[in-house]
Amino acid sequence: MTNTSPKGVALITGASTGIGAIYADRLAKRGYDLILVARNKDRLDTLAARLRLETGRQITTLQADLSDKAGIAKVEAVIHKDPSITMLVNNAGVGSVASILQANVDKMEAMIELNITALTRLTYAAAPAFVERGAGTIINISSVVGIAVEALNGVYSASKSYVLSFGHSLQKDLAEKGVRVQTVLPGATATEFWDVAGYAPQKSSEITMRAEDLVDAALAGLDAGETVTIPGLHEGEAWTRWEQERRDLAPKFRNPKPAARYHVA
Ligand SMILES: NC(=O)C1=CN([C@@H]2O[C@H](COP(=O)(O)OP(=O)(O)OC[C@H]3O[C@@H](n4cnc5c(N)ncnc54)[C@H](OP(=O)(O)O)[C@@H]3O)[C@@H](O)[C@H]2O)C=CC1
Ligand SMILES: N[C@@H](C=O)C(=O)O
Repeated sequence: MTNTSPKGVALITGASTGIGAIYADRLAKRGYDLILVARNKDRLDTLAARLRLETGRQITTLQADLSDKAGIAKVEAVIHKDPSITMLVNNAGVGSVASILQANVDKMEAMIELNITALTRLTYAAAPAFVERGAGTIINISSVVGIAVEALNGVYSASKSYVLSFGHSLQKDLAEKGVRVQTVLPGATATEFWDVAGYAPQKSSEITMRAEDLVDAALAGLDAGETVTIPGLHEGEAWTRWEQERRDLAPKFRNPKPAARYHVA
């Protein structure tokens, strides 16, 4: 792909609908060329055609199943080959409302492959070039259930906790090398996510946010330099406090002897 944009290319996974499609719209309007990744080629092509017309940006589509090793490898190869990629949006993900006892373990494994493995491998594919250039942006879509883990399916929530923890770690390893890392924690958002997850009524409940508002807030958070953005959390200082307490706890774990409450001589 030839880069005609000074902003470079943003590669967005899960761009055929929902939050990823809104990222595509907003980033094209911000001047990025795009590579749109998902399984549904017709939807990707329809979105790409509209955005080309509206923004004049270069938009390519890439059909890939990211719950499958071959699909992940296909996207990794594109990232390795294209030095014009300056932003990676790891958005593709699926959820479930089924309890651990109801859920099919093969579906859980596929969810782990998509929500964790694909996100990790694509980050590994993109980071070295970003570091070498001293610039680049990685946006990883987690969820508020990565913290409020008792909600929804346990494997889904844990996969989103992984994304949050991985983001902290990427921040530590990459921020000083010029790479921006943002982890976004949406709450319930009005997308097809809920049809796939098994609870369609959540798309229109009173706590559910529009995908447009979610993405606009997330990008405002990115512009403001936030490393973790939680659009639905009105008391932003509650997050700052909680994060500080987590960091303050870290040195307290370092003891050669078990705590007195365990009565080990
Ligand atoms: N909606 C919500 O309430 C919340 C969503 N999130 C997170 O936001 C992210 C986006 O979800 P959202 O937009 O809501 O959901 P949607 O179901 O609307 O969109 C999911 C996107 O991921 C793609 N996708 C799904 N499976 C695969 C796959 N195996 N390989 C490649 N692409 C895939 C879909 O495209 P296709 O089917 O064409 O492959 C689609 O483009 C997810 O990570 C989700 O966990 C977090 C918190 C709340
Ligand atoms: N974040 C949503 C799902 O991931 C929710 O809050 O239900």
